[in-house]
Amino acid sequence: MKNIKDLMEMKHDGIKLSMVTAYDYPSAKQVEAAGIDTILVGDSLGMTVLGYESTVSVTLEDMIHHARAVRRGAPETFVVVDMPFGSVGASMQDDMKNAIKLYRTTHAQAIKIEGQHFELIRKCQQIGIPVVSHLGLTPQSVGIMGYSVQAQSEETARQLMNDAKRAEAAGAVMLVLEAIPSDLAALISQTLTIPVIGIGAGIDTDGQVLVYHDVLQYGTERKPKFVKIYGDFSTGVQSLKQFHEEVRNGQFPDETYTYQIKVLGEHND
Ligand SMILES: Nc1nc(=O)c2c([nH]1)NC[C@@H]1CN(c3ccc(C(=O)N[C@@H](CCC(=O)O)C(=O)O)cc3)CN21
Ligand SMILES: CC(C)C(=O)C(=O)O
Ligand SMILES: [Mg+2]
Repeated sequence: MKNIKDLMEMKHDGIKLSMVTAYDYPSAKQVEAAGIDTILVGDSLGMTVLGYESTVSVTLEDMIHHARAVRRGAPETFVVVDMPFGSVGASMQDDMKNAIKLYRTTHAQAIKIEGQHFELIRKCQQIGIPVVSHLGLTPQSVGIMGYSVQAQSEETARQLMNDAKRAEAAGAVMLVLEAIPSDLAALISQTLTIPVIGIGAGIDTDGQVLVYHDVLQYGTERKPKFVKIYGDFSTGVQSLKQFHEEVRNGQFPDETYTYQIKVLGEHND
């Protein structure tokens, strides 16, 4: 399994990092089998798998339940798990309790925290929890920022650069930048020592992350501009329709899928 030092070296050597989300045993097995560098158990779980409107409904227990399944499916891959909405920001004591619980029970290699919680990042680092910082578009703040591109003015761009430096100084081991101008993401990636993983942040970051269901085209929802589709699992509906038809008209199951009485001396499959 890759460790943080390996990921740092990949940045140093100019080798781009791939990260894909996974939410359960089969998706984790697929992502590991594909040789993806790192897995993110994202709180996008809420929308892609649990059918919620946003990530705001996702609980710490949801994240733990799914991250444990991912761990079983991808025992050899570096796993990052999201701290969900409400598990961070109430008080330092509660935040730390939640961070420790998530890290300890999931056996992930790192936890990810949205937003400017630099003191929390520092405290986690001090007790040995690797933290990935997530800045730019932070979907847990959808009620305040919507899903709009961030840091497009000079002032907000400077602010983001400053936040990125503060995250690194606080001890973050990686940074995720979402939905920001590519030139700014490039500058931040050059400035920081830690790997910077982009989603909607252009080509010049140290790596890229996409959501599993977006890459493979599950569902028919409108996708953000930054999504490139590499597969087509939308054929699932067609396959299920065919099963339904074959049951209806008695085509399934035929002999191939059927057992017979065992006759002594004969071999039966
Ligand atoms: N399937 C999925 N993929 C994701 O990338 C994702 C989730 N779910 N759920 C959690 C968040 C929500 N995300 C989103 C959702 C929508 C946009 C979006 O529609 N953005 C507009 C930009 C609008 C503007 O110009 O400001 C776009 O058209 O891309 C972006 C990120 C990213 N995350
Ligand atoms: C979009 C990525 C970065 C994420 O945080 C998630 O999938 O939850
Ligand atoms: Mg997330």
